[in-house]
Amino acid sequence: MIKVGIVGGTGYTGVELLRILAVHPEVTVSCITSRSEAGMPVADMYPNLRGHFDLEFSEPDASVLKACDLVFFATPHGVAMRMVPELMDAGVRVVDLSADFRLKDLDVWAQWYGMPHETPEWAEKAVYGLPEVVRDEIRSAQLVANPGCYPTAVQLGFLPLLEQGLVDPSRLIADAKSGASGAGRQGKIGMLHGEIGESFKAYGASGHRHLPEIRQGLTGAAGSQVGVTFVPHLIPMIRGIEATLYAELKDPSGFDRLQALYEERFRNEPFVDVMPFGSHPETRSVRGANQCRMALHRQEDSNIVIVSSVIDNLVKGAAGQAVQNMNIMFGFRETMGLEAPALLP
Ligand SMILES: NC(=O)C1=CN([C@@H]2O[C@H](COP(=O)(O)OP(=O)(O)OC[C@H]3O[C@@H](n4cnc5c(N)ncnc54)[C@H](OP(=O)(O)O)[C@@H]3O)[C@@H](O)[C@H]2O)C=CC1
Ligand SMILES: CC(=O)N[C@@H](CCC(=O)OP(=O)(O)O)C(=O)O
Repeated sequence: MIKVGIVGGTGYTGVELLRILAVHPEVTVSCITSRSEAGMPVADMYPNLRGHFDLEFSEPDASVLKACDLVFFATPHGVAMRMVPELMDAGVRVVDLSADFRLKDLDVWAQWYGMPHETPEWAEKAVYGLPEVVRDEIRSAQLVANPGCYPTAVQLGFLPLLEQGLVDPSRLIADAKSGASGAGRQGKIGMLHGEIGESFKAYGASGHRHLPEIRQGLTGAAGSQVGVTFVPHLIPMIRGIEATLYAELKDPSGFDRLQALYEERFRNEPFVDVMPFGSHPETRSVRGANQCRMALHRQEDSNIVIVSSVIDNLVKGAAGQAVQNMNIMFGFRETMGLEAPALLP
């Protein structure tokens, strides 16, 4: 049994962590922070957790967090980077759901996140926790940077093509759509039902902060600099991301082997499902599940590979992947607490 703390327990990813950890047999949650709701019983704010947690939200307090074996940060960017050094010195392990430790180039980080990075030494040591790529490094990591939601869906979908050098790496396209929970729980007019319902729009087309993260991951997979166009869209649903990915095959005669390549690449991955060629994975098939489902397509006489990749942004795109990382770090079965299939309808 390990003792776990959550900093930022009132946000969407924080409560998703609680939902998953409520039934995790190896975890006791000993501390859940919120500055605005300190003193409120967790189950009063989230009745779905009644009977599971007899805890109140508390102010973030390093002396309490230092008594944990692992702390999850489910906070806005810029918070974890300031609190992590003290926890690292105390030997606590951390999974950070924010972007503070995801990018290795800290000039790029500062450019996208609008502040200088304050703990470059930990940014360098952090492991970018996409288990399907760096499982062995995660096992021994003290600090894991949990990947972003869009970057998870996009990287998993492109990985086999880039690792095998089958496509032109300079002309990748990721056309991604997300539900509104991706923007978090803090009130914003643009996220009101009346604003996003019955509507659908692209945003960040000239550049989104996930672009450098996607570029970093895909460059690692390809072994050389990639060129990627990434455009996110906001769709009127709550959970889910669908990323439609496009890449140009260098040798179109290789098309027939791609399905087998994808199936083989993810054969031993418990949380990646390669569907039959030509399928259309739906976000509802992963809603609430720590799962990425994907399928390959080809249009007639085209040498463009199309991959459709879906995840739940709050689960494989955030809290579920964070628990998957925790399981790997502590030597628990990787699927522990994460076995539940998606909610339908
Ligand atoms: N939503 C999503 O789909 C995904 C989110 N993420 C990332 O995960 C992180 C959390 O996201 P999400 O749950 O959506 O965010 P929310 O805005 O819903 O919640 C943020 C939480 O952090 C706490 N918090 C805010 N400021 C501070 C601070 N200075 N110190 C300590 N606690 C603070 C808030 O509580 P209080 O203010 O009361 O302390 C709240 O509990 C973000 O970095 C986000 O980018 C990553 C992948 C997907
Ligand atoms: C729909 C929506 O607004 N999505 C968020 C991205 C999700 C997120 O939380 O970003 P991180 O993974 O970097 O933490 C956005 O575009 O800013």
